[in-house]
Amino acid sequence: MTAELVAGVDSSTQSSKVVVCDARTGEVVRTGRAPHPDGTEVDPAAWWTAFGEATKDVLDGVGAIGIGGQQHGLVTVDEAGEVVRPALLWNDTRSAQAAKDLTEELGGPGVWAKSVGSVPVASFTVTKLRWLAEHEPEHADRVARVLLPHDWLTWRLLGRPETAVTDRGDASGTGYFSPTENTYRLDVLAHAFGGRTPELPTVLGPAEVAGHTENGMLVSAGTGDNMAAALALELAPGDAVVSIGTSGTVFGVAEQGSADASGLVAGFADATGRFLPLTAALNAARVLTAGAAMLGIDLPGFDRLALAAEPGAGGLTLLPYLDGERTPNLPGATGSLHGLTRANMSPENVARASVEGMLCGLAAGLDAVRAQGMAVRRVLLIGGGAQSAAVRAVAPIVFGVPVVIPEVGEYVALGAARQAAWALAGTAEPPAWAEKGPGNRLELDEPTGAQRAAGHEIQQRHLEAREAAHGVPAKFGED
Ligand SMILES: Nc1ncnc2c1ncn2[C@@H]1O[C@H](COP(=O)(O)OP(=O)(O)O)[C@@H](O)[C@H]1O
Ligand SMILES: O=C(CO)[C@@H](O)[C@H](O)COP(=O)(O)O
Repeated sequence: MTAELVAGVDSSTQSSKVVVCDARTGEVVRTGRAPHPDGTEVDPAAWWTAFGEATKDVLDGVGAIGIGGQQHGLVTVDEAGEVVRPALLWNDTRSAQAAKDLTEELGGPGVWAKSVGSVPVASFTVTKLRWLAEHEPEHADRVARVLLPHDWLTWRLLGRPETAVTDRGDASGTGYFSPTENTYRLDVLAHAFGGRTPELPTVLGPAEVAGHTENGMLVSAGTGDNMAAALALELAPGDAVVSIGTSGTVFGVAEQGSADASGLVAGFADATGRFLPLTAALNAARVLTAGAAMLGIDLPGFDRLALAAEPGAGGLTLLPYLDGERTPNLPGATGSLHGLTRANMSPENVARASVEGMLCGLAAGLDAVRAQGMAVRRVLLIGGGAQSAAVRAVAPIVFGVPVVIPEVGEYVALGAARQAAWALAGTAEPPAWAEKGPGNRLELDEPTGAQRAAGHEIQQRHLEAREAAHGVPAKFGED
């Protein structure tokens, strides 16, 4: 008997990736990928083209498909179903002032955290709508429907039906959806968008069917990329995921929604009916690619340089805010290198400081989710950056807990495929894929006592440099 096949798509910042799996076991049988254009403002048509390219030779015999996508992006659609303007992505910081204004106007950070789980920063869709209303009112007036990237792709795949759909996970990144109440906050939407109330996608349950494509393929609800990765990884209590892709995210699954008034942790929903407390940094894998480009070498060469330096990079500290930063909320920040001397100014130390600086930002994310009551007993390291030998060497030292690398795979696409298999099966629980998913793990060497002490010192130096340069208090808990 031929296996029933399902497909999952990760429409992420830099590319579209697709995996085709055996619906019963999760075994990956085919893959595809295609790049996205660079930039923080992108015409959604480019994602549709990339989706077509990535899936063109792999969908034969596939019975169901699910789409995971980069969170937060603002896709605006007019009455005729056409995109009003290019989408503003999660890493576009032009709405930073709108985020500040909205936070104040609607009662401050505590009220926001309670009502929608998160304090809005420039990434959140709601702040992009405010920006549009203020800066492009003629575009704002044409908006009949607002979608997230994964919603828009799902809608296109279904032939642009009257009603579009989303899921709780992705909806929770808009800033106008309450993950604990499971309802849109239309009052917040209208306030942000100058009284306009465009149509929003219907929020489907975790295993609900969104519809069928022209040729009969079932389409599941889809979700945000971090929620999809969590679904693929079957997280247990004490598991924290650190994803080093375009963004650097830290998250775990929780039974209760979080409401962090400091704004460090976003209280998202997950793709199973639970919650996904998460911190997100704008600077992650691309700190390494930028470092390699600056030193004129490739990524393996960059790793070799970083590994040739001592832990602590001879006293160099890199604050990696190359694209501004979201956590901590420093949208206008730039990167900086601290502690340079004639003795330590070497390519090896600069490479090492880049890796350490990027990972220190993520270690601060681990502390922030801990402060929200999430146990962190080990870290599952995923994303393109997890393939870096230098990251693998430094992460256990800086994180101070055991680090495991699940079998190298596209976890967002895998989670979206698992959701599709779940919708296809119509069962109460998702299919048990653990053996083919994260079962095959590479456990990195646990840090020795001396390494832990070195890691602590590196982190302390990072926090002090951050305080000196950007005024973010170095003492944890006062961010
Ligand atoms: N060995 C490596 N070392 C460092 N960075 C890497 C390595 N392999 C891939 N990357 C980087 O990972 C990023 C892509 O990761 P991915 O998780 O696919 O991101 P996204 O899902 O945001 O598009 C790219 O910036 C790429 O350069
Ligand atoms: O904004 C967030 C999470 O809140 C990002 O994690 C985006 O969802 C983009 O993800 P990648 O393309 O880096 O995977």
